[in-house]
Amino acid sequence: EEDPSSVVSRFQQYLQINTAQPSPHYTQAADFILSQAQSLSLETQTLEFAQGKPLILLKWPGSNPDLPSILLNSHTDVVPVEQEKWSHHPFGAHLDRLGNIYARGSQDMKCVGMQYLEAIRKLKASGFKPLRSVYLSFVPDEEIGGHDGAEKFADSDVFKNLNVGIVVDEGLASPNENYRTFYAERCPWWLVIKATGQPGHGAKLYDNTAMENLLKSIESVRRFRASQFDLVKAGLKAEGEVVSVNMAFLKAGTPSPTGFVMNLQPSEAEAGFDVRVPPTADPESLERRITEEWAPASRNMTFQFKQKVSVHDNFGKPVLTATDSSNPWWALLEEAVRKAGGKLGRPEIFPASTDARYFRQQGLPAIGFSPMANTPILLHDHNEFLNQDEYLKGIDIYVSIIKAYASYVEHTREEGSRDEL
Ligand SMILES: CSCC[C@H](NC=O)C(=O)O
Ligand SMILES: [Zn+2]
Ligand SMILES: [Zn+2]
Repeated sequence: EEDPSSVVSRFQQYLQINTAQPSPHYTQAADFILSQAQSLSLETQTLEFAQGKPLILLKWPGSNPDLPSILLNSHTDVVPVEQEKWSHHPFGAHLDRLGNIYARGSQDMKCVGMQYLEAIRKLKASGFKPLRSVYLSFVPDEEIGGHDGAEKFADSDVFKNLNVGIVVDEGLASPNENYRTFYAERCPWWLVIKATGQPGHGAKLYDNTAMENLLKSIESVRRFRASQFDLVKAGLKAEGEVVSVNMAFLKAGTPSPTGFVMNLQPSEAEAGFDVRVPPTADPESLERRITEEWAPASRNMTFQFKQKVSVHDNFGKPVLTATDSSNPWWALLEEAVRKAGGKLGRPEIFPASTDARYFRQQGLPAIGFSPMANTPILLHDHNEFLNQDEYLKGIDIYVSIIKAYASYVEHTREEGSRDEL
């Protein structure tokens, strides 16, 4: 058994590479991952779907190359930090007396990328030989939508030739003892609504001003938001099962050297909303709500989507991964986690977005999972940290998952028919 401090120190090295958007040090991260891969004798490939944004693809070849392969995905970029609000340097990877490792990316999701590699290190040391090929992808730009990373990768011929059967990607930390798993995610609809109206003197009361028109919409949005939030508060729905709406910006007024002109009612006003739609929701009814209540032309309003991810995949099905017996990978993962001593909660819909959607869009099953139990959810927050014991435990969880996945042989049904994966 290797000294755990060397395992933790490799995690710290990865965390110390500043890959924060909007100018991630991708080359440094790529060099680090490639050096890890070399020490593990994995096959390596560097793909560049966009200049300066390397995607590192590693392969542990299986003994039966005809079987669908396993893809373990992680993103190399992290979100920016407000450095002065951190108690430790966000790229210092400081290990405190409690064993907590502080760094941006410690939860989201450099932990997972390194845990995959460490799990393979352990499996190799134990003499394990995979039947199916195991691929690891380290992708850029997830935090800004993945368009130059996972999206192009999932669309590529390189990807098709990998013959992937199952994708594992990120999940969320769990404040209790149960790990969380995700079978789907909400679709981002980034909505901008714009009102126009009569300009005029700030002292006059009259109808159809841009501000009034916009405020009526905002009131309607807020009522809807409250109705959805109430379902969560009452325990009737999980966070990922309702539509969330949050205002991202408000833009109106006539600028002046000292701020805004105060006695002029502007002729235009705009608001932006981050809307998240569960794949199980009815998109038409939400679209109707937008055209009839949030941005009705009758109130001089228009709207535009800055981003609108479809709730359907390339085959017209809701973008979600089956958690029943039709998907053997799900039960395999659950069993593997339990065998390694982990407990699992009920599968959930991821409230935000991950790269997993690009793989699900191709019709592939993808499971979101980041093995962090008893851990506060600190992704995108100040003082993001992960405890070293939790990190080390997670490696053993992946040892168990990779072993189960890489040796999985589809069982022959009693009728004698073979299930297509
Ligand atoms: C829609 S692309 C943005 C992706 C981002 N992912 C993680 O936070 C998110 O806001 O969910
Ligand atoms: Zn992430
Ligand atoms: Zn993130």
